Amino acid sequence: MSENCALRRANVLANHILQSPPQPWNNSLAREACLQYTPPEVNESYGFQVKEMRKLLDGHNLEDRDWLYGIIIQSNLFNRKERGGGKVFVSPDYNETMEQQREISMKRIMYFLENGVFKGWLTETSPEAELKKFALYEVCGMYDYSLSAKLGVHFLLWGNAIKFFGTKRHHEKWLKDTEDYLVKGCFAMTELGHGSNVKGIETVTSYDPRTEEFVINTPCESAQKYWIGEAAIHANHAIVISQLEINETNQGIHVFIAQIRDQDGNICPNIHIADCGHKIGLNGVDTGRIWFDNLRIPRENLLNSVADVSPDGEYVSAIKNPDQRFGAFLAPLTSGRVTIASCAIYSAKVGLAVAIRYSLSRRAFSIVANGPEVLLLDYPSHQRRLLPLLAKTYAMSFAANDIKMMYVKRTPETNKEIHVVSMGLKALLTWHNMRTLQECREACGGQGLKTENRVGHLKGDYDVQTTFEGDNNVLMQQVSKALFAEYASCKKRNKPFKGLGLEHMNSPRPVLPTQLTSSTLRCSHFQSHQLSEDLSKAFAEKAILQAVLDAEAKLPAGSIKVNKVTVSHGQFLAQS
Ligand SMILES: Cc1cc2nc3c(=O)[nH]c(=O)nc-3n(C[C@H](O)[C@H](O)[C@H](O)COP(=O)(O)OP(=O)(O)OC[C@H]3O[C@@H](n4cnc5c(N)ncnc54)[C@H](O)[C@@H]3O)c2cc1C
Repeated sequence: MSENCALRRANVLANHILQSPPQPWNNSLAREACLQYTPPEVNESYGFQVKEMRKLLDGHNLEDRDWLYGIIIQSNLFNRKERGGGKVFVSPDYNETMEQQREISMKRIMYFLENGVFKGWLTETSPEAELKKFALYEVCGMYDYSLSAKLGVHFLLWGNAIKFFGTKRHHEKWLKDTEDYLVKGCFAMTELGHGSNVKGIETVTSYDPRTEEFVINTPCESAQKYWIGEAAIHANHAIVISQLEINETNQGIHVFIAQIRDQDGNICPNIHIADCGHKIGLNGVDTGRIWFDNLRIPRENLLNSVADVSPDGEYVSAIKNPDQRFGAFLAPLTSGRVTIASCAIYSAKVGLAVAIRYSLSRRAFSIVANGPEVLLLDYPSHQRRLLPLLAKTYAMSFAANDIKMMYVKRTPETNKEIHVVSMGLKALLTWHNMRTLQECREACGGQGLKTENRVGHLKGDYDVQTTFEGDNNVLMQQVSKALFAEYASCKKRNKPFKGLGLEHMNSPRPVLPTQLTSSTLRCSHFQSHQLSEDLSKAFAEKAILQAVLDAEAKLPAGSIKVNKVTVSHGQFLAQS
């Protein structure tokens, strides 16, 4: 009996070693046909100018994007894999625990620091420097959104708060050290009891003129700072948004710097920190909760570009209206929203590249018995599921580039428009990304469930974009409010509409033709009037429409017909 058993095992092993071919079930499943398949990334070539297409879609800083990608693929920290043809691919290791993801994200940031990636991110303010920063965030976000979000907390929230709310003394003390990661910052605004309603936060800061210090307190459980990126482990300093009470008068929310950990990473006295725990995505970011118990900070730690407190405790502010002061305090969120919107579109591009590529290699069902099976993308239903999303992603990609340009060229006169456009686009582009990823996941069938195909993980990681830095529904209400206010103001003064994308409403609405032909639908005049049906939607979509028209004008004559889409060097490419 045992001899038989040993013989059987030996036969099985011998078969493995000799790789005896499986017996085909029938002719249509011949072994050769299977082995003919080569993954497209191994031998792909493009029948169009890749660089021109990238110039159009990425819009700016192509060399800088390639430079960062080159840095990424040189390091094992990015889980590099070599495939046939000498090509190197990178993607996060999706089997890591939350603790491992947090640590590897920080290590990747330190590796970037060694390679000079963050040079000038806070200390250079030219439009070129800001555009380069946007481009590098986008590359990081395509690799792993935790990496991009972690950098966003440190540079866009902590760093920009100091830059925009602080004055010379703060800039000199903190900006270079932040760029060099000698301080690691977080941004503590949200509380357990108040998220969207920032005005309602309950953390209270008072002033003690005897010691010239501010004293920060968490007066109740709902006032604990919650969802604070980097607070659970890595941050040693925090921007604390708090009510300021001077002589028992509440002066509204103000912005302070507090040290929360010492140089060895120990939590400072009078502070309690807890972990928010495992999330549905973005687990490379250590999100935490903070309580303050009579924490004393120097008077100089009030970021005082908008308001100040004198050594003897007198409150002074050039902005008398508390509502306007509140608006000024939320200014740094604008660059974060622009970055979120543009990263969302890169995520949609990755999802679509995966799903469309799959639909160009996967076959399902034959039309005639024993005939070849049909490619998924040859099914009209599959085309209708993916191609409108692809077209919309192109349009939104141009819109994201437009808002970046508006932001880097900002002036005091354009600030209001940028604020409103960035809120609208942040909401539209992040919603679009989530919708696109879900369709892409389903379009890949079972393969869409595999983490190595990325789409499912992108859904988990990017979902939070619809909530943080302004919940999308709340943002769209604010966009509508701004548009209605502008509308009412122009009507009251009997002036034509100017700005905020409302100019098209100065001419009469066209009469809808009974027959809507494709040329009518494509006419930009018709489109811009139709869009006024929904004021808030109209505004954001008009920005997109204009961006598409601008982009089309840059193209050579003839229309684009997309027939192949792929990702190369971390970039999204479409063959036209
Ligand atoms: C992973 C993650 C990281 C974060 N990082 C940070 C950080 O680093 N620093 C920081 O300060 N915060 C951070 N946040 C907090 C984030 O900014 C808030 O979650 C966000 O502002 C929404 O607040 P909320 O969660 O309290 O939702 P709520 O304000 O309670 O909203 C819940 C729902 O109610 C709806 N709603 C709210 N008000 C209205 C209204 N007036 N009318 C109609 N509907 C309404 C909203 O649309 C939403 O759907 C983070 C959050 C997450 C999840």
